[in-house]
Amino acid sequence: MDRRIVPPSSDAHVSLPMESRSMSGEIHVILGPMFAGKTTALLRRIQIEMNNGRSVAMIKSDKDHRYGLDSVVTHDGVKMPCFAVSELLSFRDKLGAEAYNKLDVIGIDEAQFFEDLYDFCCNAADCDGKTVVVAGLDGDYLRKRFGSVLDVVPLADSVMKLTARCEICDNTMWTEVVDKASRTASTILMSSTGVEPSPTTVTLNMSSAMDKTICSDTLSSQRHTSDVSAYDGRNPEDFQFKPQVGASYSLGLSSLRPMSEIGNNMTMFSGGHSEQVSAGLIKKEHEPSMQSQNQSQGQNLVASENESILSESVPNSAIEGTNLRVYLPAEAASEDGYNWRKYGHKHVKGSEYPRSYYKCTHPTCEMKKQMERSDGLVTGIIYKGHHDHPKPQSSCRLAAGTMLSCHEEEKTDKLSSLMSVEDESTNAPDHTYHQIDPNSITESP
Ligand SMILES: Nc1ncnc2c1ncn2[C@@H]1O[C@H](COP(=O)(O)OP(=O)(O)O)[C@@H](O)[C@H]1O
Ligand SMILES: Cc1cn([C@H]2C[C@H](O)[C@@H](COP(=O)(O)O)O2)c(=O)[nH]c1=O
Repeated sequence: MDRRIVPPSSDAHVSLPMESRSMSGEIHVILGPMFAGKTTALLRRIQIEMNNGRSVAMIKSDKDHRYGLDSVVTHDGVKMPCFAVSELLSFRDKLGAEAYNKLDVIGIDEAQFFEDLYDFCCNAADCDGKTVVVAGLDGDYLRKRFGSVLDVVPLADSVMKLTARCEICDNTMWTEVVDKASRTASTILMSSTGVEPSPTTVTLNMSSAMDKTICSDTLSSQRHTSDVSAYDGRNPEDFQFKPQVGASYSLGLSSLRPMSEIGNNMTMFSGGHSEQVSAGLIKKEHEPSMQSQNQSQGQNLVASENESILSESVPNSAIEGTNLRVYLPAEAASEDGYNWRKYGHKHVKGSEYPRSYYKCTHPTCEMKKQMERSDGLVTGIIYKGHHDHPKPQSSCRLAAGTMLSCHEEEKTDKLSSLMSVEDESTNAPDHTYHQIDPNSITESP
């Protein structure tokens, strides 16, 4: 869509006059309070774009470390590797101009923290022809506008507003926390079992309220001030949200009722059963025969609460014949926190890249990993099964040989790449993507 609206802003220099605009991309905005499902929607959108053969990169603000900096992670543990940056305008340099130029789609999470969001979106969409999908808070815990996401609404081709619901009184709620100073506002309450508090949440010691997502009215009728450890809402650095990524939150998350039930139909990224296949940046090698069903949504400003701009995932058949390449930051390609022993490699039928096979070195663990490489870059990572043990504490790998063998082959570049969907089995929902043919595996020494 051609955005002719140029919001009055001191940053208007990046809104080029129409005649200067060489390309026209798209901007889609997903906004709402915490826990509304924004990141879930973003990841799903990115997956759809990937399925449609588009080259995708994911960025998030490095101000939000709750789940580490290498991935965008939803509150229920779905994740996708990303580039964490402090300024969006640094992304092009970080990625490299050549790779940037090949990008079709850029996803931005925690967008509220980027002061240059408006400039970046204008440049990326209007000048560079990218589709930009922005997810972030529109307001703070006091329901006041927060950060920069609202700035890009005038630019947007679509805006999806998500909300969350109080489980007790069923009211729609915004992200609310106890205000340290006034102790008047309320909270999103985290489970004592599954998830630790975020910077904007508080933990209540009230048994009646445990494991519930509740609104201010409900809370104020139940809580005692002394029960609340509060967050002042000003410094994201204070956030201590450490979920068990991929864990099953039977209690804590059951209290979450995002009003837009977008679902976790993310065959490539869903957590839980097995590790995630993760993607930071995807490049298509051939133009897919089928264009994105989600492009050109028109000026769908403010979708209704339960309406999603995201359509269902494109069936695998839609991408047959394409050769998707998924790139991700090098550290995300090789550093997944576990120790691996390489036990074989082979050339896989239908794939131009050799594939290496790794097994978790933990004595009882059956988790396996497959990696494809091309010219030193990782072009695919596929996990099979799940770890039956916690992540090793130390990032120092005990299995030195494992890392050596990985690194011998993994020339870590700015970009590593992740996944080829040429092999249609890579889209299997349970991550048992590839059948290993033991006969064709060459055991490594
Ligand atoms: N205490 C909680 N309250 C609400 N949702 C929660 C809570 N804990 C976990 N969740 C999960 O978080 C998901 C939304 O996560 P996410 O997409 O990251 O939201 P957002 O990006 O809007 O903060 C919900 O679908 C729910 O499963
Ligand atoms: C409401 C509110 C939030 N924040 C911070 C806290 C987190 O880092 C993000 C929100 O992340 P989510 O993915 O939407 O859960 O924003 C803040 O700094 N101040 C606030 O008032």
